[in-house]
Amino acid sequence: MSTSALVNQNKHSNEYADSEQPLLSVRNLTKLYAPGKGFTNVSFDLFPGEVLGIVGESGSGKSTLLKSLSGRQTPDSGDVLYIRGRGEDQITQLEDLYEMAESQRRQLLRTEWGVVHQHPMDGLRGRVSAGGNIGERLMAVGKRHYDDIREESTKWLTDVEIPQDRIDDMPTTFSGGMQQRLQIARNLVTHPKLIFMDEPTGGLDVSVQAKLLDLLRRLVTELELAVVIVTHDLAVARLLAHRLMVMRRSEVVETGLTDQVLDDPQHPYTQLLVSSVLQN
Ligand SMILES: Nc1ncnc2c1ncn2[C@@H]1O[C@H](COP(=O)(O)OP(=O)(O)OP(=O)(O)O)[C@@H](O)[C@H]1O
Repeated sequence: MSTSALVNQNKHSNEYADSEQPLLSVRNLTKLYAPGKGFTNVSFDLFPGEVLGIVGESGSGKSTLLKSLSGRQTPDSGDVLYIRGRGEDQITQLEDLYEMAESQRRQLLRTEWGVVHQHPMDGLRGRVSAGGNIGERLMAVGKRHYDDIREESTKWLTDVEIPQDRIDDMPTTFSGGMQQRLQIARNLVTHPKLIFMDEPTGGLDVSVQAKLLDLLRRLVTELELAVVIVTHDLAVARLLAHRLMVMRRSEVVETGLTDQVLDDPQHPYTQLLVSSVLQN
């Protein structure tokens, strides 16, 4: 069978490869806090609507990479190129993230990007109500009318299965699973083009995790989000990611379509990772 036929059989077949222009293009990116602490020489393209999973050894640099991709950790070298804007305002050329003004990077993080942290309170404002946490992002994209903001926030609470009568409650009074769903609503309300997630289901009970994964999968498809997700959980990667990048000791050791990487791992470390899950 030809390679393309094999790829087409895959349930995560890469329909995005036909997109002409990547949304994010990463070239030879490196950030080391010290030798072996960080990541080196990472390159990939991410297309609109595509989900890239980053898996691998603890301490291999996954979170640091996610921070550098999302403008929160200046790399030592290499480029992160991104297509800014949307609709008629879309910039047609990739721009270097770290050549933009700091204010432009912050603006991206408030509007067309989202960051979902493992610990939800890292991405929520503890002293602002649930509705306010969602409404704040709407105001960042220019919404001003109180009733509209309230209505949109209520709709999003329902979408992430938080009872509407909790809208004026502080997120600190929510369970972990509810806080995580609120963080997701806060991020998605502006219809971002690109979301960065760091272990979004980590630390939650298994049943809560499963519901959250269902929700994420539905939203990612409905909103055609491009996502970069760091996870140590191969089941999460299998469910959400079209493509995988496997990291070990600050380096990418393997990349490919998710099913191919997990069903037919090539690198000895990936083989170990997959077999250790099978044995558990
Ligand atoms: N701000 C920092 N200053 C110095 N070293 C750091 C800093 N942040 C992370 N490190 C180190 O860099 C290495 C990579 O950390 P990182 O958090 O990116 O790994 P990771 O793959 O996400 O790990 P885990 O899966 O355990 O979360 C680790 O050795 C970590 O201790």
